[in-house]
This record gives sequence, C-alpha cells and structure tokens, in this order.
Amino acid sequence: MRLLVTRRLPPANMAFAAERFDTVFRDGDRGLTPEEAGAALREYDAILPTLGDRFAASAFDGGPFRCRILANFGVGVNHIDVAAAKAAGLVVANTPGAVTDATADIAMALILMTARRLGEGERMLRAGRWTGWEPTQMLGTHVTGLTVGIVGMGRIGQAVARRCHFGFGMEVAYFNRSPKAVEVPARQVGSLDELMRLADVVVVAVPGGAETRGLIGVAELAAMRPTGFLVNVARGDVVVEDALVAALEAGRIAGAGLDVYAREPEVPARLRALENVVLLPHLGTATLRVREAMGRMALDNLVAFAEGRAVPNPV
Ligand SMILES: NC(=O)c1ccc[n+]([C@@H]2O[C@H](COP(=O)([O-])OP(=O)(O)OC[C@H]3O[C@@H](n4cnc5c(N)ncnc54)[C@H](O)[C@@H]3O)[C@@H](O)[C@H]2O)c1
Ligand SMILES: O=C(O)[C@H](O)COP(=O)(O)O
Repeated sequence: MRLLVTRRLPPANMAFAAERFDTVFRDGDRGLTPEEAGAALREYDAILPTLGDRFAASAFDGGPFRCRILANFGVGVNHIDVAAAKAAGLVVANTPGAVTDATADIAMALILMTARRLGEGERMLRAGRWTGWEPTQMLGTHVTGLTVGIVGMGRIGQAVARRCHFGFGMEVAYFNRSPKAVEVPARQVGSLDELMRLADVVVVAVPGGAETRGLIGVAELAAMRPTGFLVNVARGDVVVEDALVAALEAGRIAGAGLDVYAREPEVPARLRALENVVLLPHLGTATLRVREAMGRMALDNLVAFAEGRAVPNPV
C-alpha cells in the first residue's frame, strides 16, 4: 500500500509507517491545499492527513481516485469534507480518545490562567514591573464554587467536567445537541442561551465544521455574565472571532482563554493587544506521549484497512 504521510510525525510513528507501508513522508509544515490534496488522492492508496490539510469538497472533484482511505491524525475532521470523501468511495478514520485528557488539561490551564490572571502576572514580572507582594495586587477570580458551562459534553467536555467537579470544586452545567447521560454530577440545560447566562466559565468542546460554525456569536456572548470567561479548546470558527474581540474590548465579558483560532496561524492583532485574554498556539494534544498515541491509532486504522478488517475508528 502506497501511503502519503502529510506531515512530520513522532519518530516512532514514522518508523512504523516506513516499516509497514511503502511510505512517502511529505516535507514541510504547511498543510495540503485542496489542489495538492486532490493530486495526492490520485497518487496514493492511502493518506495519513492532519489538521490544516484541506480535503475540501473540490479536492474530491473528478474521481475515481487511487486513494481508498484517509486515516486522520487527530479526532477533529473539520478539514475533511467527510460526505464528499465517502461519496468518492473513501473510508475516513480518526483518533478519538487519545486526545481527550491532554485537551481537557489545556482547558483547565486556560480556566486558571484567565481567572487568576496568570499570563498578565508573568508578563508583569518578566518586564521587571513586579514591586513585591501586595494584599490587593493582581486580584483575580476564585474558581472554587463557580459554575462551568460546557458546550458539547462529549469525551473532552466530560473530561473537563470531571476535572472541574472533582479537582476544583466547581458546579457543572452543560449543553449538548442531544440528551447525554454523564457520570459527573452535572446539570444538562435545554438551550445554549440558558447555559451562556448561567455559567461563570464557558468551555467550548464541540467538533468544528459546518454544523457548529459561528455557534458562539454576538447573541451568545451578550448572554454571558460581565464577570464570565470564555474558553475555547474546540475549533476557532465555532466562535465568531470579531464578536469575541468586540465583547472583550467593551468589557462585556471578563476574559477569554483560547487554544484555537478561526484562521490559524493568524491571530488578530486586536486580540493580541488585550490583557484579559490568554492565547495558546493550539497546544491541546502537544505532548510526545499523546502525539505518539494519536499516530498509533491512525496507523492501526491503516493496518486494519490494509488487512481487509473493519477500521477501529471510522468517522
Ligand atoms: N485544542 C485542541 O488541540 C484539540 C484537541 C483535540 C480535539 N479538539 C477538538 O475537540 C472536538 C471535540 O472532541 P471530542 O473527542 O470531545 O468529540 P466528541 O464527539 O466526543 O464530543 C463532541 C460533543 O459535542 C456535541 N455536539 C455536537 N454538535 C453540537 C452542537 N451544535 N451543540 C451542542 N453540542 C454539540 C456532541 O453531541 C458531542 O457530545 C474535536 O472535534 C476537535 O475539533 C481540539
Ligand atoms: O491539537 C491537536 O492535536 C489538534 O487539534 C489536532 O487534533 P484533534 O483533531 O484531535 O483536535
């Protein structure tokens, strides 16, 4: 099976791919354009793509293709037009679960960083402006007892809920598009608007893509408390970035912690200029152990497919 790996993976994953398949490792850090994706579909039997490789509908124009499977590195497949891929006869697979704890940890980091003003404090210290401990210096928001409102109570949402409830003594409420029974003590609310109104901290954990684009817009941000924080570890375009910047600039919400952006790696200058935001460069799963686990899952999907078995994680 001739395999294209679109980006540099952890060495253990590259070694496995090289040993098991006739693998071509693409150079460079830039994702495939739709044109390059279309060309790859003609040239390879299998592709291991990831975030930023744009398998848009146009990439699937003019089949049939040599490629039969896209084994994505990552759970999020909003960069792949899955319906178009399936219509072209391809299997699409992903890596759920491997990413969950690491991404939930980053959500917790963002909650603490925003509520307790950690980025701001570190910038002050590094700039040599710290004058010593003061009873009223850099007072943030105490998170114990606050209500976290989780938008999208899937694997990551529930991992955030566990951390908030058991680790930080927070109340948990959530909005999910379908009823969801969860093990953590938590209250499911009937509408997104209700969740935005009651939460002290809103954590966004829905999948990206057409169905959730702009889910958190002007009205949802306006529904938030002026003391509220928004944390997004999902995908950038779930939140209307301009509306978020306007809400932060006007002080209509207290702050935001972001791991993802609408047009990565571009981060609006207006957002970067704000003190009350924490901006991470999409670090959700960025540990070697987690990236290796993601790679193993993607490669397991390919091995199963090559052996004629059902792929363990079809999308
Ligand atoms: N920041 C990062 O580095 C990072 C890392 C991993 C995953 N992610 C993102 O997180 C997403 C979630 O991952 P997961 O494994 O928890 O997925 P999941 O499928 O387990 O959970 C998503 C949940 O969202 C719900 N949902 C979907 N659409 C909704 C809507 N419109 N309104 C309310 N709820 C809705 C689903 O019912 C589901 O419960 C991924 O798709 C990916 O884009 C980001
Ligand atoms: O941080 C990540 O690893 C990226 O978001 C890709 O992984 P995901 O598709 O699982 O989010």
